[in-house]
Amino acid sequence: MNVSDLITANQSLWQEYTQHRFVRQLGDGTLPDSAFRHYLIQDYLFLKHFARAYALAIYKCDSFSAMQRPLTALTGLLEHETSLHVAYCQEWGISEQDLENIEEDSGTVAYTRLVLDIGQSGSLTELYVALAPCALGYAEIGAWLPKQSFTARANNPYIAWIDMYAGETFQQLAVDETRSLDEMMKEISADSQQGRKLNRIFRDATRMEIAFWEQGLNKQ
Ligand SMILES: Cc1ncc(CN)c(N)n1
Repeated sequence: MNVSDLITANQSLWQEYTQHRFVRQLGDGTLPDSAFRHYLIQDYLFLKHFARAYALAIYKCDSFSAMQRPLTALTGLLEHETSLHVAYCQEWGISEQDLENIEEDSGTVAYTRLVLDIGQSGSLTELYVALAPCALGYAEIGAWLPKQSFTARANNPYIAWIDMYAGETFQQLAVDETRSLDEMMKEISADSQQGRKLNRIFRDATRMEIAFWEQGLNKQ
């Protein structure tokens, strides 16, 4: 099996995530300010726990060459996505100090601890599958939004966010992650017990991504 099989098996849920109302409103610039602020702040906490999960993936590797994959993803997350995120928060009047003092919302706790729990109790492949909807979904959103007729570049307060995920660095991280995961799953059959377990994990993480958008919308 491969990444494409996981997406195909969960197609409607995947579409609900990548084409969510929150995403569309980022595209046309109509997302309420309060929803975006809540999302941004919670996403800072999310990224911190995802960095821990990639570090856990390094720990679970048994060779230097295998460690290189999660290390590249972790470096991308720390040096690219998180630093852009902090700069972006500052543009929105949210300081690093504010970010350190926030309370985690329930959707943030649920998603991040689910992934860390899979990482602690499961295999490296299971952890990689739990991490996959994050990078792959946002890369798809970054590629999809600029092509939609409703997406506005002029006077859109969210255009820098879209550009970050549409940009080459993030797109390449998602390509690398797909390649690694395809390699890790190539001997696993989708209808084996292990294949079904991986599908369940992918599905749960995708559901958590939808809940993360909803968490933002609920703060309007
Ligand atoms: C909730 C969430 N999911 C995914 C991503 C993209 N790394 C993110 N920043 N935040």
